Amino acid sequence: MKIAFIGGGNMAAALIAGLAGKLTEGANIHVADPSAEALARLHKLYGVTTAPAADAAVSAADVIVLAVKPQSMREVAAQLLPLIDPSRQPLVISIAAGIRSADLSRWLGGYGAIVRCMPNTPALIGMGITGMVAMAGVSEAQVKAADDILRAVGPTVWLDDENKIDAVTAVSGSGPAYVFYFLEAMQQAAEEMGLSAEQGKQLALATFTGAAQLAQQSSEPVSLLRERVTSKGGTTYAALTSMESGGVKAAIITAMKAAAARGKELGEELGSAS
Ligand SMILES: NC(=O)C1=CN([C@@H]2O[C@H](COP(=O)(O)OP(=O)(O)OC[C@H]3O[C@@H](n4cnc5c(N)ncnc54)[C@H](O)[C@@H]3O)[C@@H](O)[C@H]2O)C=CC1
Ligand SMILES: O=C(O)[C@@H]1CCC=N1
Repeated sequence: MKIAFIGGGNMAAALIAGLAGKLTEGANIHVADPSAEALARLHKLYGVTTAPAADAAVSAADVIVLAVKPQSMREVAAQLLPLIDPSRQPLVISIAAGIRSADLSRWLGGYGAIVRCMPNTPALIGMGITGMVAMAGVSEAQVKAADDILRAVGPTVWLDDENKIDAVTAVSGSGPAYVFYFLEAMQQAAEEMGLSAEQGKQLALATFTGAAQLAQQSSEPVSLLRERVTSKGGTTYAALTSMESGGVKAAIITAMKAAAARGKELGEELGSAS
């Protein structure tokens, strides 16, 4: 399978890390990006072929992954339009937040073989998760190809309705940043209470990984796992009471809804003009 990436930034690098040498050889992956630095790094790490802009190698690809910022998608679609041979029907995978398949299809002259995905950066270590949805014009073989590509970096969750992808973006697409934010806070608190930076990092990270694994392996709801840590009148109780009175849970829910709303707004902003 020949895969071309348009955009070789953070998320493309994470996907290529999972794909190269597993699903396909690095040499079967082509990356177009104006950044010479990004291209040199990807070539050195994975042996991908590169070009500063979409070219004939993109035309020859079976799958074209659009991994540029949402604001660049329309311009990239215009660059891509003359390079897509409709008789070959390459699969187009978009990972851009917000951009609706119908708008991308229109920018690509009514092209129908489009799968819209929302991966996340833990893909870099094969621990990503991706929400995805296929347009009606995508063949069964292409659905499988898209699934194979994204599953190279973690599980996939197929959606029955494209509107739900904004919720996926808010949960797992942006989610790693919330985890890092929580870790930053835990590490800062550890240092303020006298632990070294290294100790704080080690303790916070192992706690996060251990708790996530426990929740993953347990058949019980996370609320019950939380209660088991929380002795009445004990230390955890003191912390959670402080979090509740500080509105932490409500703030997280509000924040995630803001992420989903921004995804929807991006789609409307960037897709509304014809
Ligand atoms: N970073 C993340 O955690 C996630 C990002 N996404 C989506 O992935 C897309 C890319 O995001 P990042 O990788 O974070 O951004 P990034 O800024 O790291 O990468 C974008 C790349 O596109 C290149 N580019 C710009 N114009 C181009 C053109 N005309 N042709 C070819 N390449 C061009 C840039 O030089 C840059 O290397 C976005 O649409 C974002 O919504 C989706 C899921 C998670
Ligand atoms: O922040 C963003 O817009 C992108 C989409 C999900 C993660 N990063």
